[in-house]
Amino acid sequence: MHAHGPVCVGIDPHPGLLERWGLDDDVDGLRRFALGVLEAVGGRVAAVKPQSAFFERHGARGVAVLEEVLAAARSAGTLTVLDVKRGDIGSTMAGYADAYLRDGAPLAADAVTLSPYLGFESLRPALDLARRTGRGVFVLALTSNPEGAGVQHARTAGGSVAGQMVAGAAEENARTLAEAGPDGAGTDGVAALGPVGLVVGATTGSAVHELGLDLAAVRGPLLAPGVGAQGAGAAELAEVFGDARSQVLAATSRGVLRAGPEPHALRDALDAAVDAARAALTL
Ligand SMILES: O=C(O)c1cc(=O)[nH]c(=O)n1[C@@H]1O[C@H](COP(=O)(O)O)[C@@H](O)[C@H]1O
Repeated sequence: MHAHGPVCVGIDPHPGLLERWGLDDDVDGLRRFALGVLEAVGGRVAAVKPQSAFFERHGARGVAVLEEVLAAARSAGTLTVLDVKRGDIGSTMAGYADAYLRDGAPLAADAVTLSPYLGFESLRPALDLARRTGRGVFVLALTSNPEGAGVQHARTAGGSVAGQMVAGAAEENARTLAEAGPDGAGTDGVAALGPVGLVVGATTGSAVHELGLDLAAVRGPLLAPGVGAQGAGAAELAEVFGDARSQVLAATSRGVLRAGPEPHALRDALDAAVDAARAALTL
């Protein structure tokens, strides 16, 4: 984020985007699209976020393309956030953790998205394995879709549901950063962030404020989808994140991908997204 700007480019090979790029909606089209995005932005973006759904819909060969994309990003030196939104009981969660967060796993990524609605603590196997292998997770807290509020704003005896995710992530990161000691303090004036990030949509308006969430206290990265195609821009990012703005990684998929397939056009769209995010997120 410090080196390349606070933007993550989603690799979401929607059928409509494949068509727009002049590609067929098949495994070959999927591969050319996903590797084309990487060729254009690899090495010059904070992270890419392949959306697993659009690979899985092509079956086993689509998942093989996802493996190839993750390996290509690694070769380009670009971090990957694999968007799989997994969540299950602990013993099954251990299987998901092994699939995405173990060194040498075919689908290993630098981070994954997790769904905490079986309880934050059900994510334990993924939290622990990510910490051991130097990887990260992004736990859904306030999602960008309008339906999310019905669950995430709900109040319980322990505070709002979103608030429980904020508290869980803050506790995990405090422990990890304390264990890291002075090495975990950060360098070059950039504060270190722990391995547990949260997903907080850029479209969530005043919810962070209304629910009394202290996002800065999380001391982890905040993935902010909703920028571009879902309508959020610089003003929304600034409103939602307030004093936690330096932790934000703004995520955009269609907003950049629609500019393709020419690599220079994708890069121009990325540069514009980075300029807007930097302006909105600089404290
Ligand atoms: O975890 C995510 O990335 C995510 C969380 C969320 O709250 N909202 C959200 O849109 N996303 C993902 O971010 C991407 C958004 O794509 P665009 O709307 O095209 O920028 C999709 O892959 C979504 O699945």
